[in-house]
Amino acid sequence: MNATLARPGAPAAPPSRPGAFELLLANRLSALGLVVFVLLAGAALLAPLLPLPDPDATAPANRLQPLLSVGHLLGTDHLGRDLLARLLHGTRVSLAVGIGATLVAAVLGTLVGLVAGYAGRWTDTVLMRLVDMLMAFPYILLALAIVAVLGPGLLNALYAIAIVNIPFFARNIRGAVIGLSRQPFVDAARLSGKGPVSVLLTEILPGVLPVVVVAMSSTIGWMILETAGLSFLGLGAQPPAADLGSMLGQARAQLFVAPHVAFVPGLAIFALVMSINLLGDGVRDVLDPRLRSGTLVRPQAVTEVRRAGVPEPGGAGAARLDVSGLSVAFRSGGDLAPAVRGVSFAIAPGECLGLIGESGSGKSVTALSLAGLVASPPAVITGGAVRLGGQDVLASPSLMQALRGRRIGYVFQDPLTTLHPLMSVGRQVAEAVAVHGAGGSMRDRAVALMERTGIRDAAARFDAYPHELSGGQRQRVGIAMALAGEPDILVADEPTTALDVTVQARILDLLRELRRERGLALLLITHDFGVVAGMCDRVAVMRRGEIVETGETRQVLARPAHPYTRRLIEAVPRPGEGRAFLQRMRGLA
Ligand SMILES: Nc1ncnc2c1ncn2[C@@H]1O[C@H](COP(=O)(O)OP(=O)(O)OP(=O)(O)O)[C@@H](O)[C@H]1O
Repeated sequence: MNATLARPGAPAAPPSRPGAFELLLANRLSALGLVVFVLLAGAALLAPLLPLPDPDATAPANRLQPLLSVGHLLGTDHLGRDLLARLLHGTRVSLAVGIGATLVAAVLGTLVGLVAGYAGRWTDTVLMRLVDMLMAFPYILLALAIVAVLGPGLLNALYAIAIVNIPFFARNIRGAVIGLSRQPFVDAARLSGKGPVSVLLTEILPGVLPVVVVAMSSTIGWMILETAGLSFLGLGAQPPAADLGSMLGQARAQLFVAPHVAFVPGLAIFALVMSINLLGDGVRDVLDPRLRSGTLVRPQAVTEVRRAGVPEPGGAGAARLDVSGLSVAFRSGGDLAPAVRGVSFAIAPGECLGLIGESGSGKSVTALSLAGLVASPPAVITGGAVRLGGQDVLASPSLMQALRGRRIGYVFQDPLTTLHPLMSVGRQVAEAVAVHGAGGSMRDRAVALMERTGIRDAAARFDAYPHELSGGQRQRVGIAMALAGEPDILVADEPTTALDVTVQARILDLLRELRRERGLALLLITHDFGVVAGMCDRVAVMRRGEIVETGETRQVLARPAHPYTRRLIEAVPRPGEGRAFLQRMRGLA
């Protein structure tokens, strides 16, 4: 690993993002695909300019010359035609037909998918049933039937291959369109007065284009193969013209006397299709922004730890959780951009520590790093220690994994995004109970937990799905799941931000009760000074990845020592302030 880490304490410089071509080359198989494809396609394109014999000129006296013969590097076929010349000219034809068929199928399939997905109802039903009928035929039979109607020839083979592949594009695009057309930005475009065609072209098409490109990149190789198949059967390229499939077909008769005549086009088809497929995989990956930071490359179950040493404990003897010098960075290309720098704090049993700071200051990354929950790549814990009862949890990935849920429970901001939409909430709580190996009936334990978190009629609500519950009820389910492993520490990341004030008050009451009852240590992340004042014994203020001030809540709120804390407190509007607040904000900006 040759990633460079920005100097500690320096402002987080925006990491340099690798370009698309750099990313493509970083994937070794795709780079290999690119090299092979460029060599083959380049040689094929330049074929008319190269000093090669006429690919169609026959010379029966020279028939079936072996490889490396004088004047014929790859030998000759059964009519004495130069195999290298025919191979390069044939590759041109195969490429042209493959790419042409892909384009035709992509345009028509995208059109069908756009209209069916957006219009819905009977238009969707009719179009999709037609597509299903196309798909219900074995593709080669369908292509044969189309060529039989249109007559043999390369252009007709192209049409046949394109038609056979329309369903693939139509189905993919329809799915993407259905997802996009229910997005609020599409509703906003409709409300702004845009007509269906305009919405389709300006709002939806840009969203599905990456899907089309990915589908095309993975189909070209397949189309070349299908074209070769039709030509092999004598339905594509007609003599004397050659494409890779017809060369293979004509070589069948000499397979035992001169195997190289079949081997040469066979190998070319293999190399061409493999190179395009590898390249297509690379293109697909490059189009996914998460791959730019390596998110989808070998994801790890816990955050990667690469620290030079382990700092001494913070000295808070009775601490349940002791974090010292925690630093976390995000990998981007060859750089590591720091997000959390040297953060230290401790929480005693039954204590509540509030972590406060502006958006992007590093609160969530700090909280998630405690149990190694930030995804690697791109995250790396670059320093520090997280001690639970004196044991450094960053010491091993298995330790981090084992402590999740059992010692540290998490409650997230929006349970709708963290609960499984297709599983009943009761089952999800029961699964959390089962993971932590509690005895007895899972259902009873889950219902008891749901009751404890204040879900009324918990037994009846067991089979409800997340979308059938209110925001407050969902958050209670989230808390029930977090409590399933009976953790000592609960990390609540803005647990009430998505809720209205009355529900917010009830959820905060519940957290207070749980602290009292179980002696839970609570790390509460929030933007809200009111919540901090009402809940937390101590508060730590974060700014640009560092804790700039920490202390007793009352003291920090009444007499903030750091100018940033003062500014944060001043940024809280007070009832009746009106314009004075806006003017103060302008002064702070
Ligand atoms: N996956 C990621 N890749 C790169 N950078 C990231 C990633 N996740 C977070 N960051 C960066 O880490 C920094 C801290 O983010 P974090 O989510 O901890 O902020 P926060 O204080 O919790 O903000 P908010 O209150 O808005 O949730 C930000 O600069 C953010 O851009």
